[in-house]
Amino acid sequence: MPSPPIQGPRASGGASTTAPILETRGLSKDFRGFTAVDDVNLQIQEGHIHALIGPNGAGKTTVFNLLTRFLPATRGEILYRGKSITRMRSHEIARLGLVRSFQISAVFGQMTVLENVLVALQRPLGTSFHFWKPKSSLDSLNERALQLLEQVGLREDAHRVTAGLPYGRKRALELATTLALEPTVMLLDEPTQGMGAEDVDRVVELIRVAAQGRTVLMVEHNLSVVSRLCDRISVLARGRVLAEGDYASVSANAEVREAYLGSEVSESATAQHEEV
Ligand SMILES: Nc1ncnc2c1ncn2[C@@H]1O[C@H](COP(=O)(O)OP(=O)(O)OP(=O)(O)O)[C@@H](O)[C@H]1O
Repeated sequence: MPSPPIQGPRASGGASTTAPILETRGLSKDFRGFTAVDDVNLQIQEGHIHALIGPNGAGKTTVFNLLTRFLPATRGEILYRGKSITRMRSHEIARLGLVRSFQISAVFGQMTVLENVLVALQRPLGTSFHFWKPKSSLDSLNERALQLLEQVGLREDAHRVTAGLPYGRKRALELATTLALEPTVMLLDEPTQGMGAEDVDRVVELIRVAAQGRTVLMVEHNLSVVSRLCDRISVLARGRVLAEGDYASVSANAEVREAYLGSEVSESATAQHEEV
């Protein structure tokens, strides 16, 4: 298959020999006898943007649910900085810095954009949204919230009611509320899903900025996004890891082409990539 021209995603894109920040060993999930995730061994290097791709039903979302303990694993281990987190609770995992982006439904529609970020900012402190806090503490939270909105290009929308935002901006807000938790490893579930080309480009840039100094694991169907952003890619098919590597090696893999809608990988990614 013709490989699209590869732009090195980031300076850290080369092979790394350091211990992974996040690792799975033999990770498996059975649903009433059906094995949705089957002996998955992932190694996510610190500082990388790592993509999990694969056809529909490959097990990507289930892997995310296992990593964040939304679901218990049937077999296998999950290690964060070399220590098992397999049996930890979701909130304990989040406290370690392994944070999944909030789904859009988790953004409070009737609140302003700024208020949503303020709520998120108070979560790591284990407090709720107290309006009666000392003014100095609220001022510093406000300042931080505005910085985060600036970072995702929503500064001008700070006082708008969230429900009225266009879709792409809601996703940007979701990113800001995730960043508010100061994640070490950020798990992004299809960050460009349902977006037009303009919003996609914007979100790619946002992720690039947000990923500085962090590790990102993302499920993403848009192969142009993957090729532009990701240092390493794991391809899942029928619950198993089929291939792993950078975009060039993965997209040249015959098994990947066959399992992962070969024509889509070769034609669509090439076409989209040429637009970059
Ligand atoms: N709670 C569940 N109970 C039973 N089967 C499930 C459950 N969750 C997922 N599955 C099955 O596990 C398989 C993997 O699903 P999963 O949603 O993880 O795939 P995916 O790669 O994220 O797919 P998509 O790209 O379509 O979102 C599918 O066959 C799905 O039907």
